[in-house]
Amino acid sequence: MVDGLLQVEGGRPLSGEITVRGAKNLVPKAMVAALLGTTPSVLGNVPLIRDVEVVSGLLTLHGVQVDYDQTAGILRLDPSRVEAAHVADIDAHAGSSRIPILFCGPLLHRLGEAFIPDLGGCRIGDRPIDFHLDILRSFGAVVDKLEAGIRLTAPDGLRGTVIELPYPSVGATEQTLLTAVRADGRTELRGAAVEPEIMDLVDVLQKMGAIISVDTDRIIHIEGVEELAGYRHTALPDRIETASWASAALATGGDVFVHGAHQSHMTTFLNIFRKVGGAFDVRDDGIRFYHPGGDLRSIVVETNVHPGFMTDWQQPLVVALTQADGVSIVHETVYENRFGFTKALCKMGAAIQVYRECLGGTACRFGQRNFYHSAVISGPTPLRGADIVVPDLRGGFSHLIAALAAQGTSRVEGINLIDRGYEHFMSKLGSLDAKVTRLA
Ligand SMILES: CC(=O)N[C@H]1[C@@H](OP(=O)(O)OP(=O)(O)OC[C@H]2O[C@@H](n3ccc(=O)[nH]c3=O)[C@H](O)[C@@H]2O)O[C@H](CO)[C@@H](O)[C@@H]1O
Ligand SMILES: C=C(OP(=O)(O)O)C(=O)O
Repeated sequence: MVDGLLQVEGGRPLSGEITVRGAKNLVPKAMVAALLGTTPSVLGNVPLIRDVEVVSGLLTLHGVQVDYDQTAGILRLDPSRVEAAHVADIDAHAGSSRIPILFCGPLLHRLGEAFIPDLGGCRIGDRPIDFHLDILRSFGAVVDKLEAGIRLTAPDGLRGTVIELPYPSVGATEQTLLTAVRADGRTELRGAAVEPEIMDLVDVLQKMGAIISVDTDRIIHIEGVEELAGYRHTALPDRIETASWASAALATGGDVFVHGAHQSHMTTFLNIFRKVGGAFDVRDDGIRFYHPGGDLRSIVVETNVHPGFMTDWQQPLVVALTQADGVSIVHETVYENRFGFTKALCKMGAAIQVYRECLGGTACRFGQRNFYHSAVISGPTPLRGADIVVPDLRGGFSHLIAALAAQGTSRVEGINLIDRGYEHFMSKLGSLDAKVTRLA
């Protein structure tokens, strides 16, 4: 059995207020950046999620003193003892998150070597690390692939370089930034990802003393510097969690105010939310998302890199689309295998077919490669409670939404996977008037 079993009495609108704190896709990376400083860093708006715990564990192993005030959301990271640390048990962190790969540059700069255990993260495709390794080699690192991970050294130090990414990968862009800021000389990165979380990481690094310019057309220039200091920063809010609660409000016919949500990071989501028939009010302290009554409308949407519709927004929205009138199409162009979660929705009464073809307009890199990466959702179909198993983080949250929207009782197994990206989701569900009971 996968950890965590939840019983959900569905068919009730989610209604009330919750707070969203810092982004899962920024906070752990800002924590890694602290390794580059000679003085302590302080990060605010830090949520209590598993990826923060995993990275805290890894940093502690590397000699960083980590103090986390969970209630205030303040994390203090003191890297002054990294050189003296004796690293053991790093394998214990294998398979828990994707963040360890981002330790490469900072550890090479500080220690001249790094060992990175096998990565975790959601299984939504192959998730290769070829871009990361090519980037590190281009800076001058020597990479040895071992059975339990990779070992890196930099016998001649790390030197600025020119990198052209074959695809605007978020992680590869962050790898470049975290390595280039202290490399010798200038680095030019072409084809960079420009997600808001990356821009927030650029802000963090600039506060530390880095020289980074983000130019038009996905080009980033970095001038390496000799030394970086610690930073003080408040993490940007989690736009994926925000969109997830928004979709939950829509799918259940509810009304949820998300404190802390920012409009500017969510423009594309808000446009789609409105087209589907959802309503929202933007306030200085957050965004209210609600179902205004009437029928939801079907839609054609394609996931893409920023500023496109984010791939991590897709799964919760699909649940709302099962309640929309007509045929919706979702074309997933970022990951090749991200519709596994739809099987459970079909078991609950949804009518969703997945296709290998690129449906919805544009051809993507998966079109000729036999991946089921387009979904056709016919609605509206009533959902009924069922016993379902969470496959991954976002798919898992979409299962939870489906159980909340469905008539009857569902048992959702494996909900601990959801802790990786949704802070206090059980108590948030309670404050939104959901009837959920943890059975194990
Ligand atoms: C911790 C974190 O921030 N995770 C996010 C990050 O993942 P992550 O940084 O892993 O995602 P990438 O942007 O790197 O991946 C995008 C695509 O590039 C491919 N690729 C990537 C690296 C590589 O070396 N080779 C390669 O082929 C991937 O398989 C995928 O098809 O961005 C994704 C896209 O917004 C989000 O869904 C994830 O939530
Ligand atoms: C795919 C995701 O995360 P990760 O890259 O950490 O697996 C996600 O947050 O949905």
